[in-house]
Amino acid sequence: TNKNCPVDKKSDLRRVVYVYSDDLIAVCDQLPKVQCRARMVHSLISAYDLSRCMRCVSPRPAREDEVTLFHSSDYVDCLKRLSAIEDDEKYDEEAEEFGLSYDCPAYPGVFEHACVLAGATMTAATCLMSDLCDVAVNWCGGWHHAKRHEASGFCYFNDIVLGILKLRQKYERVLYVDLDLHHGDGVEDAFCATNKVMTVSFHKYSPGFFPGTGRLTDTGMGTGRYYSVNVPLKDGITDAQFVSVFTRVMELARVSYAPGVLVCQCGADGLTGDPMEAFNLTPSAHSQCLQYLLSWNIPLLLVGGGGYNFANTARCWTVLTSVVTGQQLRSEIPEHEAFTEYGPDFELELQAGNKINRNTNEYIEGILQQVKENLSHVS
Ligand SMILES: CN(c1ccc(C(=O)NO)cc1)S(=O)(=O)c1ccc(-c2ccccn2)s1
Ligand SMILES: [Zn+2]
Repeated sequence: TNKNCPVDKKSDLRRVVYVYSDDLIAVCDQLPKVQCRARMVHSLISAYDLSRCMRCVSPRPAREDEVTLFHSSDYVDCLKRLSAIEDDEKYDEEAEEFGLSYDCPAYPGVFEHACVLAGATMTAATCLMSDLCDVAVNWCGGWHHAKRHEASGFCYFNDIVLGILKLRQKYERVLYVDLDLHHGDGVEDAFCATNKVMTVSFHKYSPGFFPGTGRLTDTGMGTGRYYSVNVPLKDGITDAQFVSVFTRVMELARVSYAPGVLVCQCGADGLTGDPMEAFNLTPSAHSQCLQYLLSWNIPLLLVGGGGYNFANTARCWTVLTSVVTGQQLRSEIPEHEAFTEYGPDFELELQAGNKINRNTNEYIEGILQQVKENLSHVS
């Protein structure tokens, strides 16, 4: 609750729901590619005392009949079957068909874990719909690659699609925006043939770079044509350039689509220092993008996503949490259980990366022209 939550004058008090439970953190921390990240994120948010400015809501796992609102029962049944196998030595060719191998290994209990992660974003959506809050946050969500019929890119169930389907029970038009370094292909695929959900993805697009989709000319199909927007970027983009292309594209989307609710995936693998080593972004870029979205004053659902430098991901999502709660944060990382992870500077801010920027202004202007052309068809 917002008691004893000092709000800095410039921002009105925004009602924020923070979806959290020890079980949710424990489950998220067992995901093979982001082990122990969720605990770091939550403990930094707590160290800055931000939880006192939010209403903390404990999530419930998604039921199987809710998960099959998007995923096929064949895929769900296979994940459930493999999840119950204790010895993960047994090779299973059916697993291959459903993407359950390599990047998405089926480990014991993975089915229950995937239901918890999906349920957390659905819980956030439900809070938003019941007018309990203006912003709902689930940093353990954002698994944007999961497809109807298969796991992909470390994602088992697509919590974002399930959350959007929930929001669609109340809102006529949902606008999804994806800040992750990678194309939000699973969410785009789910809604590529409908105009009830507009998806906008900003991502690195380069030969051989995962998942390989998200071209500028991919705009959706049928009644969904022009309602999928892709902004393919190259290595080395800076904060200023990212914020500029983001605000210009999102303004075009807002004016043409006039959404009733916003869903934003805040993947942090585009930050400088991430093992993906692609963009030169700092949390300041995401913070400015979020402040722009908040200026729309429509309900907002925030979820996490990628981010493999865990200290930098925790820095980013803590900054974003402070933006929605209207708190100023001091630069010194507070003493807390993971303090040593924030060396050698122990500061909240990151220095921008200095990779060569392959995004010329001409390239960016060309993207904006094409996006403008595409969105001129959206009524
Ligand atoms: C499966 N891949 C994905 C999928 C999804 C993501 C992601 O973050 N999506 O948002 C990243 C990589 S992948 O083939 O590019 C990689 C697997 C492992 C990778 C890796 C591992 C360590 C350091 C750098 N890269 S990249
Ligand atoms: Zn990513």
